Amino acid sequence: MESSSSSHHDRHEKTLTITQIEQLGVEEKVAEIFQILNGVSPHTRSLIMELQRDKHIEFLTRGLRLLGPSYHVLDANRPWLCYWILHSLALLGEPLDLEFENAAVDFLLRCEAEDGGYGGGPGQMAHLATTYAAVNSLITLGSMWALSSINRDKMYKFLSQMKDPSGAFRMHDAGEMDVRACYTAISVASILNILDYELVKDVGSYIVRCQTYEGGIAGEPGSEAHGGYTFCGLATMILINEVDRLDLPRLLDWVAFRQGVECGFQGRTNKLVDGCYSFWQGGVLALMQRLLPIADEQLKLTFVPRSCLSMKSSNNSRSADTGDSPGLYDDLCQSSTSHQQIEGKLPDVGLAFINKKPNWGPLFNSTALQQYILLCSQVLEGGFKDKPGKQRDHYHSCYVLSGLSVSQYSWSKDENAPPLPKAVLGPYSNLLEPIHPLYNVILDRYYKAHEFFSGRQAQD
Ligand SMILES: CC(C)=CCC/C(C)=C/CC/C(C)=C/COP(=O)(O)OP(=O)(O)O
Ligand SMILES: [Zn+2]
Repeated sequence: MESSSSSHHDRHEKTLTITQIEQLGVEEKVAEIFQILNGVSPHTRSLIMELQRDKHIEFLTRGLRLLGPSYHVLDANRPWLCYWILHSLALLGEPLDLEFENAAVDFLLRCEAEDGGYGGGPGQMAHLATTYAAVNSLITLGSMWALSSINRDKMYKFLSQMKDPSGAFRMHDAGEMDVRACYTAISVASILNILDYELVKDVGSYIVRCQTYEGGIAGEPGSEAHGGYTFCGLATMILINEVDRLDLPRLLDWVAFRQGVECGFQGRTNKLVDGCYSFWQGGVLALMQRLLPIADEQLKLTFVPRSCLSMKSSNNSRSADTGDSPGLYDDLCQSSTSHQQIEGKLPDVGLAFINKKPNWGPLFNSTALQQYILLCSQVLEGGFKDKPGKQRDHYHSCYVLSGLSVSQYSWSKDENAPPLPKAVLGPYSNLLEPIHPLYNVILDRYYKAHEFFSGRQAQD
């Protein structure tokens, strides 16, 4: 048994060595870090792999303070900074001072555009990315004031305006059309309970066109499969209850091979690993964990794409064909009956999905991913980075922590029961809060928002 002073010394020494590794070339760094790990006792290893919770909270809180009225860096991204910081703090289980909470709601209210949606700052044009960030921030804040500050009536109008006649969404008025826009629009509409068939119409067909020969999903038809867009595309297809239109075995094959020897994920074939893909790719695999029965069905059928099965139908959107051919995914949604669809009500997939417990363990090496996160992406002074040699930032802090949470809960059959100690790498105090993987908000904030918005019609 090591004395506490010697283990303290060990840890300090190893920390220094890890810091020196920063001077090496990128590819050697990860290998060097893991070599150190192999040479130390299990006790020291556990200490090295400790989540520097207080340091992270300090780094994030400082960021929140800087976001005040005099802030002018990344001026068109302020709701994003709010979300990255607030969500990171929530993942760490850190409550927010009332002063910050009020300032954040007040600020986001000022970012709301006159015709609905949220801009990058007060007075700026509404944009789907900052709308998603603002809505997720307000849900993360979770107070009655925060939730009721969202004008859902105007939001619905804004989302309708962003919808292109092809079915896909544009990021802003006359802006680019891509899978990210589809996800942010559908995620916001779903969590605010304003999703209807008008918004859903033909969006699935657009995303199906973005799945590439590799199996992952690209930002737009004809581009390269990428983890960020694969998360967006897959989550959207689940939320609109059309996920069986994707080739899921091929998608699973592609994403499973994106975890590298460094233990982290890469975003696309032949690129370097990066901490933020812990969520984009790790999140895809968390979603896939609940979709295996559908992937299995597709394999049994040697996969005939749904679009081919329903070729007889002039409109291959799900709203037109579900009535007579129930989708493979419909068992998730008890409310998905043709009767309710006639009344124009979409199944509550967000809730059904999280209530459906996976029967399998993780589809990736969740211990290895935690190792990459804690040793290669964590900055001991607070915050997370892409990879050794890079600087920490709030975007990476948010998505690395989200990926860490997904990994820690990847063995859990029931998110109400805490994970077993063996599922959490390092000391058990590393455990974060669980998230809802379709929206990337803390699970209990999702439930609160769901309760608040369920049964309400867009009114405000
Ligand atoms: C909800 C929302 C807005 C989601 C965004 C999803 C997301 C992260 C998309 C990735 C965009 C992209 C092509 C990055 C490639 O960057 P790169 O070429 O620098 O990185 P790489 O070498 O890792 O591919
Ligand atoms: Zn990154």
